Amino acid sequence: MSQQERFCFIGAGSMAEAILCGLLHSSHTPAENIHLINRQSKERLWHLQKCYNVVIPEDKEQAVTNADTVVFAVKPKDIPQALQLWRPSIHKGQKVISVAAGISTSFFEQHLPEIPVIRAMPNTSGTIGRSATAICGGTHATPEDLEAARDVFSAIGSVVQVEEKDMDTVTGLSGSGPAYIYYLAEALEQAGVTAGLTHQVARHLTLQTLLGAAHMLLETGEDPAELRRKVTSPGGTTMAGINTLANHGFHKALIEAVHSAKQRSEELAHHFTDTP
Ligand SMILES: NC(=O)C1=CN([C@@H]2O[C@H](COP(=O)(O)OP(=O)(O)OC[C@H]3O[C@@H](n4cnc5c(N)ncnc54)[C@H](O)[C@@H]3O)[C@@H](O)[C@H]2O)C=CC1
Ligand SMILES: O=C(O)[C@@H]1CCC=N1
Repeated sequence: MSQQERFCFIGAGSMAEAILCGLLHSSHTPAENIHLINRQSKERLWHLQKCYNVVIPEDKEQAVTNADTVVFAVKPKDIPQALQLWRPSIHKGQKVISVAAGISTSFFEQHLPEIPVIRAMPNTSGTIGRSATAICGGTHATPEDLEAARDVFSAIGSVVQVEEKDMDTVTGLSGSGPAYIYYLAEALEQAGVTAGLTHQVARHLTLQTLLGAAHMLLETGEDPAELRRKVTSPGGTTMAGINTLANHGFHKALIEAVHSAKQRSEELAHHFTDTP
């Protein structure tokens, strides 16, 4: 059904843009089958329409009703209100995908009885087709529904299916993960500039180093620890750098960062277990 599948996105922010971009660029879905609804910013909708030729419906209720798949892409705190607003337009035969951090499929099911719900956690690298997305299905999601969702997210990168109990961990690791890497890039770049490199050279070296290391991991299939060992000559420069990182608790800090983000995802879930 993928060529004909009609989508209605509720929430037209950065995640919605990343997904619709992937759907269009991979030719998964034609622009006329992508409808966008946003709460406030008309400028944002016009911008997306201009960039991607997608549909900004006059009749929003109709757009939700006519969609095969309704994608909830609003902030977790806005999910209860969005559900309250749009649930009268959602009916049996449709499918719901949510990308909201922390919000369980059962929360959706409380308000959308019998509707198949798929919870997904992509990341912003989906904008360029490089998301690492995890999906899981709610009670009413069939293997076909999951396959269709896999298809959607394959358009913006790689997809793994996990159990819902693992979704908060996924959120802390790969949902938030790009920000950790950008933080690392900021620091490397700053180190180069502080030591006298031009900004341009520092950025180039930083990016190529990240890219090269990611490809080494991917293409050699070797463990990160083994690849690190190969860079680290005894008594050499890397060892001096790694020792400094170790002394500052770099490894532990990253593990704790993932745990904190996971914990925050769990907190968001507890916040929104009331009836909207
Ligand atoms: N930004 C990221 O890296 C990732 C975000 N997510 C999840 O994606 C969801 C969206 O995040 P972003 O796109 O970053 O947020 P965003 O703030 O860029 O976009 C959310 C949009 O939803 C609209 N909105 C709010 N309430 C609405 C309603 N009742 N009806 C229609 N539109 C409404 C807002 O006007 C806003 O444009 C969040 O739940 C987040 O947890 C998931 C993975 C990664
Ligand atoms: O920061 C957030 O809450 C969202 C969810 C995962 C990435 N960004």
